[in-house]
Amino acid sequence: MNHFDYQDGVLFAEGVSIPRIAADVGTPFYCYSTATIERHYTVLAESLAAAGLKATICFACKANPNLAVIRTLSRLGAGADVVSEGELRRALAAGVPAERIVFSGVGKTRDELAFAIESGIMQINVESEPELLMLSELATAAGREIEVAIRVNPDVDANTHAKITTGKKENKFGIEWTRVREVYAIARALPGLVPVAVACHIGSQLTEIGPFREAFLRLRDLVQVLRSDGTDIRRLDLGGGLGVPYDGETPPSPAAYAGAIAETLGDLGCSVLVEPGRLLVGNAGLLVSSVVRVKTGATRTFVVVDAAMNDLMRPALYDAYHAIHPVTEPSAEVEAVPVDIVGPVCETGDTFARQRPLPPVQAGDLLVFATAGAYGAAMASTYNSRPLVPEVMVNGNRFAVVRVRPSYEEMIAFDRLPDWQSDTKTGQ
Ligand SMILES: Cc1ncc(COP(=O)(O)O)c(C=O)c1O
Ligand SMILES: N[C@@H](CCCC[NH3+])C(=O)O
Repeated sequence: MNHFDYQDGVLFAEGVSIPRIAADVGTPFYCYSTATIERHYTVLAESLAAAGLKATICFACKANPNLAVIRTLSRLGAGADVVSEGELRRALAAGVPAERIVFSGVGKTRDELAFAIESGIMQINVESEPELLMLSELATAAGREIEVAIRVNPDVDANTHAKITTGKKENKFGIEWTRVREVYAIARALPGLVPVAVACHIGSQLTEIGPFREAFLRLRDLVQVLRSDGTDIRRLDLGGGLGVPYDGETPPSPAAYAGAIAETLGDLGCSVLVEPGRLLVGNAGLLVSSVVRVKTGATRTFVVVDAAMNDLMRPALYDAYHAIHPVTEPSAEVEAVPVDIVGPVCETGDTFARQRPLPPVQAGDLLVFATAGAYGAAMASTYNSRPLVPEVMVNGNRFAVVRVRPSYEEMIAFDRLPDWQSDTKTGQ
């Protein structure tokens, strides 16, 4: 578990024990390791450089938008890939320079595009013709020339979960392959836009190099055609998607990934931009939870914990696997028995694991959900009126709360009880 390891029988995050943090902030909480995030960034940056690539790593903030996480990466030189005005504002607030920010997404609104232009970000990845026209209009009104990439849909199967595959022609993302030349021609002709890049992202949690290679080879041909059409392509945005092991998967290493980029695209004279999310933060985070009680059902034993599907949605949404470990190291003699590990939310889907072998536990014991640093807190909700859980960052032998748990008063503070006689509106 990287910088999460047992020391004298107790689980530590770097130099801080998990029970120490739990005593301070209560459970459930997310815990991130600074050293793991830094190591993943450095390994990827060094792999890209060793492959001879001039590359910028733009962290996909959607994976973990915590300001302290974004700042840790931006201090190492990372840029940011954002998909909403909220993420753009977070990246700027965390200190990412605007010239290292790229804006992706199929549904950017007029206001979001205007804010991106005003912020002076590096590149906007356009995903449709209407968006191109809107961006040109806004850029012209602002008296600006905007560097754009067209996100293309290469119709390549990423061989990942259907809900997170993005590069097939039936997916909503990108410009369909057969229309790409035409759309670049429109972009060239529009005022306020400078098409300088091609963008492509075929999906998330890829565990094979083949689909990346297939997409990169398609991009290679495309760049040559676009250049012959008169578009000066100087930058390639290759998206993110490199997977991490959750349950024994063996995704390509950063070196193999960088090698595939260099082999297929390295001689085109383009700078490269990658948008990893999960790779940088996935196994840099744990969700720590307490056992509320152990309940014996008709056919199985349920370990009911105080974390739920609203805190970590991946098992309910994608049937995703997260390893679950006790915070006290189990001794080799203790036999693990299959249990269902469930949360308190009123849905059967609020199940983290079915018939998972676990050493015997009792109320009050701490359990951790591994590999929860990406798309964990990021996707949390307050379903069942459960306040969002705190996030804690460890750095060496120190820890800090980097997101506080709201009080119940704060959680309900945005609701309103209207006085129907006065402060309401009419309308047809
Ligand atoms: C455009 C874009 N870039 C980057 C990412 C980050 O993906 P991952 O976390 O799999 O690296 C995503 C999410 O799949 C995305 O949609
Ligand atoms: N939320 C997904 C990843 C989505 C990637 C977004 N482009 C997951 O947890 O696996």
